[in-house]
Amino acid sequence: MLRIITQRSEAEAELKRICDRIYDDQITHKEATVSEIVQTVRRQGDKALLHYTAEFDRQEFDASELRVSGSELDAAYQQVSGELLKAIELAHRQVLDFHRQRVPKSWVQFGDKEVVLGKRYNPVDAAGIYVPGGQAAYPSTVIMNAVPAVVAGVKRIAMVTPPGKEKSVNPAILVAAQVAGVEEIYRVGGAQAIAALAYGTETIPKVDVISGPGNIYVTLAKKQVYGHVGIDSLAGPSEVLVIADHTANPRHVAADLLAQAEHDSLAAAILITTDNRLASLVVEEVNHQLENHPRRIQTEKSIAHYGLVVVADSLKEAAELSNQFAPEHLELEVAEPWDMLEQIRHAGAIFLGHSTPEAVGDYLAGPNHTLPTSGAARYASALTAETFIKSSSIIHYSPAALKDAAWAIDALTEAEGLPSHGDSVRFRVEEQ
Ligand SMILES: NC(=O)c1ccc[n+]([C@@H]2O[C@H](COP(=O)([O-])OP(=O)(O)OC[C@H]3O[C@@H](n4cnc5c(N)ncnc54)[C@H](O)[C@@H]3O)[C@@H](O)[C@H]2O)c1
Ligand SMILES: N[C@H](CO)Cc1c[nH]c[nH+]1
Repeated sequence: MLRIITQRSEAEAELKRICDRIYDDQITHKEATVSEIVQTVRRQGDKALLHYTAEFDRQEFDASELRVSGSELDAAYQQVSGELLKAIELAHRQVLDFHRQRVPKSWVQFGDKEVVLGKRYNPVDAAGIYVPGGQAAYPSTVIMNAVPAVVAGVKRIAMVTPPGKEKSVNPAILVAAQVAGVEEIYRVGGAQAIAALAYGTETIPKVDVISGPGNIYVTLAKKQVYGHVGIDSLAGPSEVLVIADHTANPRHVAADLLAQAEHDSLAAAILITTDNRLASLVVEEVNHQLENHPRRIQTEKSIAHYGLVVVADSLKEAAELSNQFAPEHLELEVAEPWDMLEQIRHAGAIFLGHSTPEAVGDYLAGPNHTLPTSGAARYASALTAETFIKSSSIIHYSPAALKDAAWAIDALTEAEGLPSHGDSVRFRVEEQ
């Protein structure tokens, strides 16, 4: 049952509890489980992958079957409808167009005395993309993760996703991968898949950056392997925060809340409204829409533990509460959403107006749906091509420029007590 809160202090405490939900006491024991999985895969490679896949995904096979074969990839096209293929292709085109807009380009600037400074950008050699598959299949996530890596120019892209019944991988996932240009696919999921990508196994070569959303096990594993590899962000259990005024439609708002709650029992769905009547109507609608919901049990759990309706005194207060929460998705279902945008400082993606349900962004608007969760939007952003690109600084000094700089470097090396640094400049200048 969705609770309604009207006191600001109580609302702040509840929002903090929901934001921190993946770090609470009941969850932290999962960190130990994940650490054991990650370290075992690091030591034992494929053997551990097969063991954990049997334990958590109930699928038994041998290492030669880990990689999805060419014939399975071909067969997948026969198993998806023409309409679904067209939808995948449309999503791919739009996501590609969006991600091509902002790819960093190498640059240099020329200063006095032939000083040249700049940045040179290169993609990583290998990217690993995680596509969730435990409670739902996510062809959209294939596109959202493969496209930025392709746009960045990454040569090797390896995809992992949990096996379903009879070791199969959902054909829509396999088709989406091929449309996006990925053919190195392994049927393994969870923390074990993240460890395989981070450290490499006999079958799965190591990558440099891992991207992609996942459940609590996947998210904690990404946190643990960070440093050995780069990661996109902690894109864990989904969340939506809707700010709505009297102009919002309760049926639409309820569907938007359930659209996140249905992902996972750890998903969060929050409404902050200035309208008491809307608050009650949304609670009624949520109950109504849950009645025949095919994923009712887990969706109800999410709503009961991490669902909330807050009645705020003003849209200003609603924006302040939202900024404290820093949601993955923020919907502005208000009369003047563009005016309100000014007040929003922390959110992974912002959806403006009554005709922009968050599902538009999940599937095909163009911006990435792999977004920071659990407050990470305070410092992190959506996945982009830049996730797979790093830069090298470029510095060139002429003899004359070095001579000019020598006194300052000398003073700084002396202050730091590092004489060889000073010598490396002084010797050159003395020899000019
Ligand atoms: N933030 C984002 O951008 C974003 C986008 C899409 C989906 N999501 C989230 O991704 C998640 C998808 O979760 P999912 O479960 O469907 O798929 P998943 O692929 O993330 O997780 C399934 C894997 O979890 C492992 N697992 C399950 N139970 C385990 C246990 N008891 N111990 C150890 N490992 C275990 C299994 O190996 C299984 O393969 C949801 O939380 C959803 O909200 C987030
Ligand atoms: N809402 C998810 C991001 O948290 C993305 C998604 C994929 N499919 C449906 N939804």
